[in-house]
Amino acid sequence: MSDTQEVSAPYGSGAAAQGKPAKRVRIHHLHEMKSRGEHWPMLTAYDMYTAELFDEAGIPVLLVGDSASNNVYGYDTSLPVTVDELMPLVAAVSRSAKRALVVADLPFGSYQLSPEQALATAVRFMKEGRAHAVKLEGGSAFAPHVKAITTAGVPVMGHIGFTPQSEHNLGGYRVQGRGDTGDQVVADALALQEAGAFAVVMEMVPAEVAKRVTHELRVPTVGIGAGPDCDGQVLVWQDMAGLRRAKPPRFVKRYADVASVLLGAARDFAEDVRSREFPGPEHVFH
Ligand SMILES: Nc1nc(=O)c2c([nH]1)NC[C@@H]1CN(c3ccc(C(=O)N[C@@H](CCC(=O)O)C(=O)O)cc3)CN21
Ligand SMILES: CC(C)C(=O)C(=O)O
Ligand SMILES: [Mg+2]
Repeated sequence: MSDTQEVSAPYGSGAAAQGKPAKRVRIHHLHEMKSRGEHWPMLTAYDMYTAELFDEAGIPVLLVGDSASNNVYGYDTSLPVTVDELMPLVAAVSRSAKRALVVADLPFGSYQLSPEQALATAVRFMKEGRAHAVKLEGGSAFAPHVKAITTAGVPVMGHIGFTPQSEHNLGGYRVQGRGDTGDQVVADALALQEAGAFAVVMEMVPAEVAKRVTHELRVPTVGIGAGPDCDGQVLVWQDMAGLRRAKPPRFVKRYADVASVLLGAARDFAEDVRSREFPGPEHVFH
């Protein structure tokens, strides 16, 4: 099998179907896909079954996002979630994904204080959460933080453009890098690459700017609301699968209506219990 087939094969199907253990996706695979012009998907995951399913579907990178804050824990924004709340979710996803690279998102307050704090938090996610990489928000101002982590041997994914942890400083959920500020997005991306980042997420950036960054970087870009030219595309899974019923941001495409399926199942169960249809003879021990 050629190198090309090895990496292009649907993740989790080839090797696993032949009874061989799945081969872990590694950072160099992402870089090879960039050099071949192949685009790749990334999804968030926060628990065992979603990690197993997305792994089987061939998603090469799973992000345990700080978006767990408003998609798992019931907070209204990304800001309140803590390292201690995210750690068990990272550990669950890492135990469950056989093939995907698992990236732990560093939450607000867990890395901004200093490069030393950033490294200490990254080490916790690697040791206790068994993540394969970490992600943090911020441009050139956070290059020293990225550098400290990568120097210690921990891969870092950057995140620029609209960075939700800074929503109050950015004036809300707004596109970043329009007009003159486009050059700043490019400079931030280059600074992160120079500091050792293995990939850079761009969130809500004009497609033209994201395309420029993607061409200027050696490392892959991952877009969310950043147009079609990024090397990868990421979505929050509850948006992608329609579990979250609120009107999604414009950059979301809904591939299923999981909310309706679950609502229907719960209603059917409730009705069966009330009508004594459930449990039936086949569910009963004697
Ligand atoms: N479920 C979910 N999906 C996400 O994409 C997501 C999270 N949660 N939590 C963390 C951050 C927050 N993000 C967000 C949240 C809201 C908008 C939003 O409301 N966007 C509007 C307005 C854009 C504008 O005003 O220009 C949109 O229509 O895109 C965008 C990104 C992205 N992340
Ligand atoms: C939307 C992605 C990039 C993210 O940072 C998250 O889910 O927390
Ligand atoms: Mg995040």
